[in-house]
Parts: sequence; C-alpha cells; structure tokens
Amino acid sequence: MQRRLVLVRHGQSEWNLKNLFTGWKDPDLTERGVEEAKAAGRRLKAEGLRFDVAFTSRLRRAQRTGQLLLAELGQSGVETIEHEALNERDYGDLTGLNKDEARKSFGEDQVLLWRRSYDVPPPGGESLKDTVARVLPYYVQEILPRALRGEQTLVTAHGNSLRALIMVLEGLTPETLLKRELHTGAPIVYDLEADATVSAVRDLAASA
Ligand SMILES: O=C(O)[C@@H](CO)OP(=O)(O)O
Repeated sequence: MQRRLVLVRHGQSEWNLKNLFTGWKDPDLTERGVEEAKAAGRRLKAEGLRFDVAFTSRLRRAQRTGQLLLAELGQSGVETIEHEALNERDYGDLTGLNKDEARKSFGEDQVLLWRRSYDVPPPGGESLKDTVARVLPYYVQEILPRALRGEQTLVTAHGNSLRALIMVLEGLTPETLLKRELHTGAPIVYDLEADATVSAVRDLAASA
C-alpha cells in the first residue's frame, strides 16, 4: 500500500512581498503566489500524483494555494479540511512590522532569535516550540491516520507550521530544523511506512 503525504507552503502572499511579519493575519496571494500555486499543481501532475484528502489552515493564502493546486490536477472536488491548528506561528506584537525595520529597531540578533530560535517567543506571540505543540497533536490525530490508511494526503500550510511537521517527519533536532527554509509553492513528498516513519522524501522544487 502506498502511503503518501505532500506538504506545500503557500505561494507568495501580499505581506511576504512587503516583507512584513504575517503570522495569523490573512493577506491574499500575490499574482506570483497564484502562479507558484498553479506551478506546484503542474509539478505534482507531472509526477502522476492524485489526492484523496487535503488539509489546510484557516488562512486564505494556504487555502487558495490548495484550491489552485487541486484545480491544476483536475481535482477541485477533493475533500478539504480547514483547521486553525495548521495556521502560521502567531507573531504577536511583531505582526505587521516590516522585518528590515524590526532589525533596525531591535537589532539583528534579537530579530533572528525571534524568527529562528526554537523556544524564544516574540512578545505576545508563539515560539516555534509552541507552534509544534499545537500542530503535532492535530497531525497525529487527524492527518496521519488518513495517510496511514493509504489515502494520498495533501497539506497546504505555512513556513512555521510546516516546519513543525517536518521536524517530526525528518527527525530533525531544534537546531537543524531552524536552518530548514521552506520555499513558497514548493512541494515536499513523503512516502510513509506503516509505522509512520519516512521511507523516502523528495523535494520537488529542488529537483525541478
Ligand atoms: O511572517 C511570517 O509569518 C513568517 C512567514 O512568512 O515569517 P518568518 O520567515 O519570519 O517566520
């Protein structure tokens, strides 16, 4: 039985373009983001992939990425489940600030700590550890059982909520995880064993 899980970070959003901390804010995709989502669909189609179920967050950039991708596959009717557990990490008081301006105000090192340390939360927001703590139970209870039953499973979500899944799937430590940058619209394909370990991983952006 083939057990396949595909993770895709949403295409470029209006706030990615403006270089703003986004978190739980809900900007739409840019034109480039729309194209990235469609390109991800074409890439998966070229690989012969089909989906039985799709999971996404409550944020429109991830939802639209899933819809555009599935439309390219001719699979717009696929069961799609939205849940806030898959939302981006909450950036708290940094939300809406320009990342370069924040570096000027708070210093390069402090901003790097907020963005890429494992357990230092930004003021009023979530650390990556906090994000892992909400994404992981949802993965184990809702996503993984579907994939293990042999349903081809798609997850379109966000840089930091997907990092949380990748940490588990690839057995990364907090240190190695933080170096894992996810490109917008780049599918990562995992083949799973019956015990939920990963037998193969393919980064379709890297091999494109
Ligand atoms: O702003 C955000 O919500 C995220 C993703 O774009 O940014 P970062 O890469 O700093 O975690």
